[in-house]
Amino acid sequence: MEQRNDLVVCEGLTKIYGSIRALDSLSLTLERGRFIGLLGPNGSGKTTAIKLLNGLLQPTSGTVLIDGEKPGVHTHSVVSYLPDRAYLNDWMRVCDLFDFFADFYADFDKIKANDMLKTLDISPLARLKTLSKGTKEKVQLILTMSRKAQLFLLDEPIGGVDPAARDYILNTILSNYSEDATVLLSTHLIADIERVLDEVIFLKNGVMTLHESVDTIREEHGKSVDMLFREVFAC
Ligand SMILES: Nc1ncnc2c1ncn2[C@@H]1O[C@H](COP(=O)(O)OP(=O)(O)OP(=O)(O)O)[C@@H](O)[C@H]1O
Repeated sequence: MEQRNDLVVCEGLTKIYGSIRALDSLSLTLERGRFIGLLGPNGSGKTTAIKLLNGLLQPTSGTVLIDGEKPGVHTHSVVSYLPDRAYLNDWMRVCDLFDFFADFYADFDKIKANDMLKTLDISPLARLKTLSKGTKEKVQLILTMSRKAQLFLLDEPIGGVDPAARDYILNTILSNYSEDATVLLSTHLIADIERVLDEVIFLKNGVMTLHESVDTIREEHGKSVDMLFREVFAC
């Protein structure tokens, strides 16, 4: 069966908490094969948007379709999600986590996961609780990127990783998703990731203020994404 090119379609997607419009009428289409930065200041709605796409939150109004379906059993099998905080059992060893993921996700590639682990010099026998924060993040990212998913939702994947490892991590992300998959990644480290981005989305107070290709930003605005962000969101 031929795949549809629109992987994510949101229409008026809205999440309200009391008086806060965490996400306000987001209408958006994301195509396959794209690396997209979801950018915005603290509290602008990035995590909310990612959780709505993942089905972890129910929208107040509006709809989201992933691969043509509402978040549910099918979309969980095609979406690989990296949360913004540690969620794994600390007492588990890295190799146990790999077994756990292999049992849980049919598309988990244990050989690939072990290869990445080796390159990053992390012992498969280490218990998570003995690892540093940044190393734990690397393990979480390895787990997420070792699935053959169609959509990778990565919430701040490089926040706790040292600058020297960031390039390796980004290259790991880049080389581990297939041509027809899409990566949506939220981060504050724009200068570090902008070389790999195809598109960016700016969120401000829950509202999407920009959805543009990085090439267009460079051509039309004559500046980098990092410079444009600093200008648009200057305090
Ligand atoms: N469970 C909740 N209850 C009430 N308000 C919430 C809840 N979750 C998020 N919010 C509010 O929704 C808004 C968007 O939050 P969100 O976490 O999506 O922002 P963010 O862009 O990911 O921020 P950061 O960059 O700081 O991680 C904020 O004003 C936040 O306080």
